[in-house]
Amino acid sequence: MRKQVIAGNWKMNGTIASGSILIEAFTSFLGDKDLDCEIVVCPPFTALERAVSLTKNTQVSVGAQNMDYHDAGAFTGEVSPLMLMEIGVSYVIIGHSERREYYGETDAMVNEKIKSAFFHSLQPIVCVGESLEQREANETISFIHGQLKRALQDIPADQVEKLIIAYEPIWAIGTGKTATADQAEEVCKSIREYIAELYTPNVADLVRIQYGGSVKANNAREILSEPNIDGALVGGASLIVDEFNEIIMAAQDVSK
Ligand SMILES: O=C[C@H](O)COP(=O)(O)O
Repeated sequence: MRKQVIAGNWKMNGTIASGSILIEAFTSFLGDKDLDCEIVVCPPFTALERAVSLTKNTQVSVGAQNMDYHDAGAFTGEVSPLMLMEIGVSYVIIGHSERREYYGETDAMVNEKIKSAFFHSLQPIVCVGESLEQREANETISFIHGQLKRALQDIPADQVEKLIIAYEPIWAIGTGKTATADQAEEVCKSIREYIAELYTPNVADLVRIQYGGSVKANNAREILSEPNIDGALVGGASLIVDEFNEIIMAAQDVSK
């Protein structure tokens, strides 16, 4: 059975001090509960090192929101996988729609970043998702399959089976408009079927697919109960202790 993974993407929010308070609240809520799901927090770069130290010996792991794919060099403003490894980061979000929209990240760059993440033993969370125009033009599935095909080029099956793919419809991010559980399941199922086509049914069965886009405490359980949804990439609600705790408990309940 695939393990649910709940990741909180804090985006460009908070300070080291406010982030520390959040992490202390999550970790003390989780205490020594015997969790069947994975929990990841993805603070801004400046708070990563503190997050790693605060989550040591807890059930929470730390992820970065982005990285460059080079190890080092003249890439002003970028952070390399080696730098993330050095401070104990273990996950990295790749190809978030905000990176694609505001910073021109392409599927080719996403592909390089996935390769680099695996090379450095970072767990990639790869985001895909359609715009409202694409949904309205009935292009959702073909667009997402195209994103995946280009992102996974030359990536071997033994890596793809370890991937976490986050399906995030752009129209549902930060808008309060959530895809219905049926809409989210339809796309996540089609992603799994497409992975089976590109690789094998066994690889498709292992890959974990999250839904992201206005996931909250009050809709998490329904979304996470869908058979092809293995977790959530949570933005706004991951900054609110009670909301994030409830989403974690929803994942825990559906894992039983
Ligand atoms: O990475 C997280 C997603 O962009 C979802 O953000 P949201 O939960 O604020 O809609």
